Amino acid sequence: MIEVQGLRKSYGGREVLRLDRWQLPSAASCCVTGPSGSGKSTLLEILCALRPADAGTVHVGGTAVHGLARRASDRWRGRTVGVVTQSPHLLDILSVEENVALAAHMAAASVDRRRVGTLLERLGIAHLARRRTRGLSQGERQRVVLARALLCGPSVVVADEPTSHLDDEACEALCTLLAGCCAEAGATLVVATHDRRILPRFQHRLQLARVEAI
Ligand SMILES: Nc1ncnc2c1ncn2[C@@H]1O[C@H](COP(=O)(O)OP(=O)(O)OP(=O)(O)O)[C@@H](O)[C@H]1O
Repeated sequence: MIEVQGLRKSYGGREVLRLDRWQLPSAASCCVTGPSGSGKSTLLEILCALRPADAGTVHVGGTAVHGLARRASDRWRGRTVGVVTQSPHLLDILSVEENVALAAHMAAASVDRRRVGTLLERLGIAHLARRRTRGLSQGERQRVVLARALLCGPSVVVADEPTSHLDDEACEALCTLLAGCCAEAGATLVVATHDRRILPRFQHRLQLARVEAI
């Protein structure tokens, strides 16, 4: 269950996110939509404790995320949340499979190499496993980040525009894997997107508006 109340976020005195009340049941899937600048990425970053809110409470799976100190939030995120950021952050001196395995190191868990291979296979990038990530296309990088997010079986997956650089076939494969992995693990899925191709795949939708339009 995700539960948000009285959430407010400003940058430089300008309020960019206002969400009075939002609930999402455990194991549900939800897309977050809205015009550019309506605070979708900001909300996702707050949900996974990458960014603090100015006011309000955020509970994710029973954890009061708004109250976590820095180190505790890193530990909580590593164990609980699979994060797919808008611009894929990869360590380009490492190979694809090493980048995926980083998730296990972050969660202080051992690396399940078979699962790494299976995820790469299901995302159509198994042939890239030993290649360094430098030089991969945006779409390939996005799929590496997704494999990394799913490796440790998170109970919540948060993805920001995960299909923005993908063609229809890769988009379909990624969505099927994302939905399949979340369903298998009973994980809650929250995806910020402008991509109309994927909207019908979600059970719930949170529509944000620019704060000045509220
Ligand atoms: N670190 C920051 N410092 C200052 N302003 C920021 C910062 N991050 C975001 N903003 C501003 O906050 C507003 C909301 O940004 P956010 O990225 O959350 O919107 P979004 O709905 O995800 O947009 P998009 O659909 O374009 O990705 C925007 O006006 C943006 O310029």
